[in-house]
Amino acid sequence: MFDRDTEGVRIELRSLTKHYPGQPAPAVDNVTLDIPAGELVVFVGPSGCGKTTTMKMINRLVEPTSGEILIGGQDVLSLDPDQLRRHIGYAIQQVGLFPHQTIAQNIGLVPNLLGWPADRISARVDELLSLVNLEPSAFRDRYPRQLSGGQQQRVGVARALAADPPVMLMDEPFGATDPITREHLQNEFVKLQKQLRKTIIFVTHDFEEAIKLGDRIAVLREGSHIAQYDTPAAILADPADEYVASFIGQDATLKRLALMRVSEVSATGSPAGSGLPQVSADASLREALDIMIAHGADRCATPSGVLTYAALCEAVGTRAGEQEDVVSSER
Ligand SMILES: Nc1ncnc2c1ncn2[C@@H]1O[C@H](COP(=O)(O)OP(=O)(O)OP(=O)(O)O)[C@@H](O)[C@H]1O
Repeated sequence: MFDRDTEGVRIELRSLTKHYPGQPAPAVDNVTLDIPAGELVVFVGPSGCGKTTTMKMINRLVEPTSGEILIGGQDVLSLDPDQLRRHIGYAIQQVGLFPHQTIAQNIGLVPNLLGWPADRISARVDELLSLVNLEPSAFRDRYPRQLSGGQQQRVGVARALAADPPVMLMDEPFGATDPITREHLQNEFVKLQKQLRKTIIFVTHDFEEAIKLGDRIAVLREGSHIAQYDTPAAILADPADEYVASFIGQDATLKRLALMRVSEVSATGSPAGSGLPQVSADASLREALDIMIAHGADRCATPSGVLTYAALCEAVGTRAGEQEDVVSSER
């Protein structure tokens, strides 16, 4: 199957439609989308717009009414659905861990089905537990009820990764956690994906999450119609229409600041002996702004010089007269 390459493969949806019997309109209506190999694409849109249905057609938990799905050039609808699902990682909000199996057994589910020898499964379980920051010796023999919600979600992600699939489908996998745990899981996941370069489709209601995780975002309307499909930076800078703009909300400038690194903006002069607050080169401009505000300074020191508030505004295309808006919406 398409898993000879454990790094991501391209996914193509062609005129994909799902019309549930008895429903007046299709849940997914003629959707065409190209997802490049190794990218994380986020589906974001209101409740009921068809995000989950679109995703579940890819691993055939839902059978399409019409259209085509290609993974790595292979027609998914010609494959055996059970076989197919063993080669696609799937993580969902409800986690779905088996309560009477240990964490190790839960993570080893798909490798076991694939007939891996026990010692290979055991080594893989320990590797994955470490990858999601759970100490193997402390967690492998516990049962799901003995873990916090956030720890269970990490196990859910580890299980989805177990057989090293090239494709992962993730439906609000961090949805059931509190905001702090959620942010932590998101940060870890961003780091993990930088290493793994799987092709991932990630469903969320949360536009902030989409910006943080997505290489690209597909903003969906009713029927999974694509309102805009682009990088987070491009969508924030130039939303296609009012609908997309309403998702972004009022603070597009702050969100764009969060996407840009201090190293991307030219610093001037030498900060030596200036007593200015310090920021690292890989900090975001949003973090740099927070530090300036916290210190009551309109500039800060970076490893390559002095970063001014004016330079920061220029980087996101805010004119000098609009600078107040950036600061006041921060408060
Ligand atoms: N099994 C089903 N039978 C009939 N209609 C369904 C079925 N599953 C979903 N639907 C309908 O299809 C539409 C799309 O549902 P879907 O779950 O794909 O949306 P969603 O965007 O993922 O929503 P949410 O964000 O609330 O999970 C909805 O109107 C829903 O009621």
